[in-house]
Amino acid sequence: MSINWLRFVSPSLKKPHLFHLCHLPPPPFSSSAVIVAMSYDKELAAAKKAASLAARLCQKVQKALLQSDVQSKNDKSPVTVADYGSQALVSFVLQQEFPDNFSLVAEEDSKDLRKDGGQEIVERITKLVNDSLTIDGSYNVTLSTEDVLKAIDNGRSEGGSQGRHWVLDPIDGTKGFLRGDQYAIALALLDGGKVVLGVLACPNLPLTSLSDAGQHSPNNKVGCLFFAVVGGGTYMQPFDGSSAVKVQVSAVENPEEASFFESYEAAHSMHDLSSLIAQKLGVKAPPVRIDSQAKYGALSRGDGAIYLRLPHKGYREKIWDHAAGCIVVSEAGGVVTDAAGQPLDFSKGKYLDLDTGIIVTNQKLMPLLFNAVRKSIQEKASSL
Ligand SMILES: Nc1ncnc2c1ncn2[C@@H]1O[C@H](COP(=O)(O)O)[C@@H](OP(=O)(O)O)[C@H]1O
Ligand SMILES: [Mg+2]
Ligand SMILES: [Mg+2]
Ligand SMILES: [Mg+2]
Repeated sequence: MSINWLRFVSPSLKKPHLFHLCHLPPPPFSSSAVIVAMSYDKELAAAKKAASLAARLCQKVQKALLQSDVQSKNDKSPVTVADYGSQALVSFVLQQEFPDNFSLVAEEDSKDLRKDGGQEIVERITKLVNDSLTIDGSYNVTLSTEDVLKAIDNGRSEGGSQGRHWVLDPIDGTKGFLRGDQYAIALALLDGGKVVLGVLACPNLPLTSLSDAGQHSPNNKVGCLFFAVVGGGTYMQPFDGSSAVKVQVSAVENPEEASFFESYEAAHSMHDLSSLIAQKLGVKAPPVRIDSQAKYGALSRGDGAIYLRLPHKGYREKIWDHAAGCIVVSEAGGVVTDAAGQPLDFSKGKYLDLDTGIIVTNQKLMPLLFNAVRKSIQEKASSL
């Protein structure tokens, strides 16, 4: 068991504090503190297992996608049997592994499934979940439709700054999933309001860089599992189970050589603002538009150097859209902030309170990027 983190519960601090072994506070602070060794090994193993099973479920559904599998939520975003199935599966696996201390903040709920006419779809989800749970012999269970609905609704926690909470986006990039493009199963763990662990399963992401010309060749395998624990770096493991490799963000210092990612969906980010920023930086390559937190995964291994997410006014970002991606990039040496340069705060419940948007890059490029973002925002505001 690797223990890299210590939790200090000190009378002089209002809340318990986490310290990495490399940054222990000096005495007398430590002498008056209760020290509890922290390890997230068990949580990481469970998260990888849950995300991998969910990824297999999603791959199966994407292959056989039927129009009737798509429902529309109140906000008009699509949700599929795979979103519900993935959430039920991850929720069930985590609850089995951590029965005494289980809290999950997740995107979906069972409200629409419980409406008249939902029974058939719930049965299909239940079959998918049972097939996936038993596929490799890890669980010898048969869930009922009610068990599945309850597992989905166990994701109703509000999160917050106290204790541990899992954060799940069962399919991030549902629109990409429906198009046959990129999507991700994104799972993170909050401890005391901070993201301490993240797993991103990206079933359609090529194992080689997105900047490689040969990425679309039929021999290029897809399916990447990224994982990171605070203080431990970021790793990428192919879905075929071969060894994980440590990844690092791009070391590019010259913005002219940087390529940047943004949402495929124009409605999810102000592409005109991103182009203004790119223009100011002198970025030459056109933006790479892909769906989901696969962008954070690709950036963590240096496929591109910048990710800009600048939603339209009034949109409130949810924690499950960024928690796993944020730790995957920061543990690979990158920086994730809002447009005011502040780190993302995952401790406030379901929503991130942000200034304007999210910017992601390496440490060298961040000052230049930040200035270009601020200037572009001001210019856009004064031209309105
Ligand atoms: N108008 C909007 N602005 C910004 N993000 C939006 C949005 N509408 C939906 N989203 C979020 O964008 C996510 C996808 O991100 P991306 O654009 O990077 O693929 C969606 O996740 P889901 O697909 O999990 O619903 C959804 O939460
Ligand atoms: Mg959604
Ligand atoms: Mg999402
Ligand atoms: Mg989703």
